[in-house]
Amino acid sequence: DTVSLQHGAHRSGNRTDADMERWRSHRLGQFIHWGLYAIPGGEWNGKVYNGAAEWIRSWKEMPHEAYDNLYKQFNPAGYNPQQWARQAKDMGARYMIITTKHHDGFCLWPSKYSKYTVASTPWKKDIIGPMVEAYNKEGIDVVLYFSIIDWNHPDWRTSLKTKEDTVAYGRFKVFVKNQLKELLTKYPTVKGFWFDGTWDESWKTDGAFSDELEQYLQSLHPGLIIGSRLRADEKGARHFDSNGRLMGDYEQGWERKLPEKIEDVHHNDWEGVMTIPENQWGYHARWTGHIKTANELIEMLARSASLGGNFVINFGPKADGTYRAEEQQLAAQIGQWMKTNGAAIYGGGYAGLEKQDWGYYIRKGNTDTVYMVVCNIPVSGYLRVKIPPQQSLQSATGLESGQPIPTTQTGRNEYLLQLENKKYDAPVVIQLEVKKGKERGEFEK
Ligand SMILES: C[C@@H]1N[C@@H](c2cn(-c3ccccc3)nn2)[C@H](O)[C@@H]1O
Repeated sequence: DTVSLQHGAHRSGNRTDADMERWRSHRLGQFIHWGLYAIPGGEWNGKVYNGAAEWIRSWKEMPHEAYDNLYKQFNPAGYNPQQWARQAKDMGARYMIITTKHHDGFCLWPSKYSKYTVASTPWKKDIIGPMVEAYNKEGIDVVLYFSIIDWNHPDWRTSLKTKEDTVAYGRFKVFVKNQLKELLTKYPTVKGFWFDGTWDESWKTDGAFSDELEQYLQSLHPGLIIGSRLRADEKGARHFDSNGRLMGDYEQGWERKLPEKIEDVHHNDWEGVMTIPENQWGYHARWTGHIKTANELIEMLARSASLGGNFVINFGPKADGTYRAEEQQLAAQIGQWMKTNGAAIYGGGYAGLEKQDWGYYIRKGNTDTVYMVVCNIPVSGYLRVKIPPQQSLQSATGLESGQPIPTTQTGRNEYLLQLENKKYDAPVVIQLEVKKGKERGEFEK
């Protein structure tokens, strides 16, 4: 039995409008975390911070005053948004999410509602505007990351304990609304907001405001795409309301983790965001632990598309506005694979076939075309394919080679595809045509 909610989900099922169809077809995005935290880059006073670099202000070795004065050093001589956009284009990213303001409250745009912005730095100029323009010019959509948490603002509260807290936080909510309207007014081509920092009591207990804010933003900018992390319902439930229904336009909880099977995402739209090291979003001079390879990131991208979600890879530019070599190399390697195999990813979604060990099925929209992204090359040399009853396999072709894949039928709806015996240094894609209905396929006896 459901509870009656004023501020729970207002829609069940996925959005079907053109803006959402476009977002859904992107499949590969680029996240950029850039801000004052890139200046220390995870180190301070000769000590290394082993938390996430963009959280260094919360480190006991970093005096708040020292961090808050870093803005006096922000002067990224190497900042070249056209180069950034070119690199993203070459990687095959279709959208980009940029941190306009992270938890530290520093604004990368000259907001008239705050002094803590690029306008107060030696750089002086707007960072966001030229970036949006450069990315749009490359045909890449832009989504604005905005942190509700704002450690710099005197009226921000983690929880509301006193009357004074409530009055201050009321002023803070007006400030948030003003900044968001300002961002939509200054950058009208943006396609969405990516909200973060919404887990504190102060926000969680004010479901009405988060609901009104979402509706206000949609009224200013119809079609805006906002994930499930913004809202809370009136009982404090987040992402899914107290009736288990998804709030927002897509499930936005997949941060540094991905779903395993379709039941994990219930056929909802969703997006996974991923760091290249274990847990660094902003620039950290010393990456430690496992650094993901291009093939690992490509497999995560294929897994995401196969489960009907988008996959966003994070980059953390240096304080001078240039990218570290590892990130440049990964972007190029992924782009190389996407140039040949992007057809299997863009516009791809859940295929409805039984997953096999060799990798992932991705269906091209609602067509009969199903791609196989083979990540695990079988020692046997054979790839097992099971087609649902009432459907039949019409053809199997190597996407890059364009050559037919030798295929034998081994059961009612089972086939073995023979993989060419060679060295594979990246996932390989096979294109299947799978017909619904009983038309007999060429492989069927
Ligand atoms: C997208 C990523 N979200 C931010 C984050 C996530 N978290 C967090 C906070 C509490 C529990 C789990 C994760 N803290 N900060 C990271 O700083 C980065 O911006």
